[in-house]
Amino acid sequence: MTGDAKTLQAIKFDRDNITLDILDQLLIPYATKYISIESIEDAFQAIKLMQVRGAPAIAIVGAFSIVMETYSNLKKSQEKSRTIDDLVKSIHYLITARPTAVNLSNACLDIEKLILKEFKKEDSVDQHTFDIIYQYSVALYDDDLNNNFKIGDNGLRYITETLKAQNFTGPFSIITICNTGSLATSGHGTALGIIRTVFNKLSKDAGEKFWLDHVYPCETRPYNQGARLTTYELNYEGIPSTLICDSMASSLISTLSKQRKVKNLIAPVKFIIAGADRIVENGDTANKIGTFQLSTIANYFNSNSDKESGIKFIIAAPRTTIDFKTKTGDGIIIEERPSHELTTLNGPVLTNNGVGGKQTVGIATPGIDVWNPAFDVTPHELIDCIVTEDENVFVKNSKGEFNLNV
Ligand SMILES: CSC[C@@H](O)[C@@H](O)C(=O)COP(=O)(O)O
Repeated sequence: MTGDAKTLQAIKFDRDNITLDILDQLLIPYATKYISIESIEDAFQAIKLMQVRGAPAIAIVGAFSIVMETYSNLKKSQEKSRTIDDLVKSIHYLITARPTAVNLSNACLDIEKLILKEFKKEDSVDQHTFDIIYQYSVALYDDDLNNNFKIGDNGLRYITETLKAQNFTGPFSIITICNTGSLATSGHGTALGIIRTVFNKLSKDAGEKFWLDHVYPCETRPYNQGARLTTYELNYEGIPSTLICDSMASSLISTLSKQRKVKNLIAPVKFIIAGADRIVENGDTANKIGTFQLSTIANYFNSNSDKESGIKFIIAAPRTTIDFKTKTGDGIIIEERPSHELTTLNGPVLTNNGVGGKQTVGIATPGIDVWNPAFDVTPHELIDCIVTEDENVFVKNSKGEFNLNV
């Protein structure tokens, strides 16, 4: 069975019996239920409805769903077997489920390339097709998991070096947005993976002069991935945290920084760490709506405070999130979501007897015009550091440019 036993498992792929189950993330934190994915269409729906979400997790589920589709094809008679051309068309359809995260299209296009190297379009899907896709998908999962741990360690090193260079001592806090943990990846996570690693290795008794004391996850309106998923993961890991609305970040930073000036044991915000759905060649980064805003806040506090109270803005993502075909953030397609995600809230009714059935409540003027982009693009100018699985984290050169192509 594929998975990271120590953390929450969003994706369960049974490598021997060829079954795929995903945790229905729309039910968390109130219920833990897995749903079975048997085809590309099942994955398309689950991705579109956000039952699985997060750039790496979407790609892995997408790839495994192609395994499932070819597996079920093997059980069919030769006449009913699909052609490679049919399969390629379904793969292209799958990519459209969520257009901004590049990982899904990267994985799908890799699979297409691998099968078209071995087959002609009119050939039938067969055992060899299955083997190619199976091997690719299992490796995608395993690499993602290994890389997340490397991202955690590389982020830890950057944070430690930054704090040492600032002569910072004492407790510090981190703000994060969206969910970038085990639920959004194969396990451990990217931005939340760094937080997890830093919390475990830079604890109060780790021997350094500073330690991670507190995490502030942003609610992440309108879909509330921070409130529903990140808080759940932080609780699960026992990492001290306090939920904030997206609009509270500047006020929180300023309040903690003023308090710290009079009381040493206050943990000021030293880092804002976000994941990424697509990083383009110059370092511009598409991520959950609200990320750009956080980077401008970090920038404000950097330019308006002494060195010791500066805040670094970090993007954490595997290299599979880098899109070298797109030069700048202007080339990124931003997914727009339905208006009801902004004008209504959907969740279970909480009663004295526990958790009841789901209900939708209205929170805006009926029929109001709505703009609901799921992502925004943070300009590279506002990003201090991009952490990937590469040992050297990416920081800008003297001209203010990232060179991710090394
Ligand atoms: C490790 S996941 C990185 C990003 O995908 C994450 O921060 C994010 O924006 C996810 O958005 P979502 O719309 O929930 O799929």
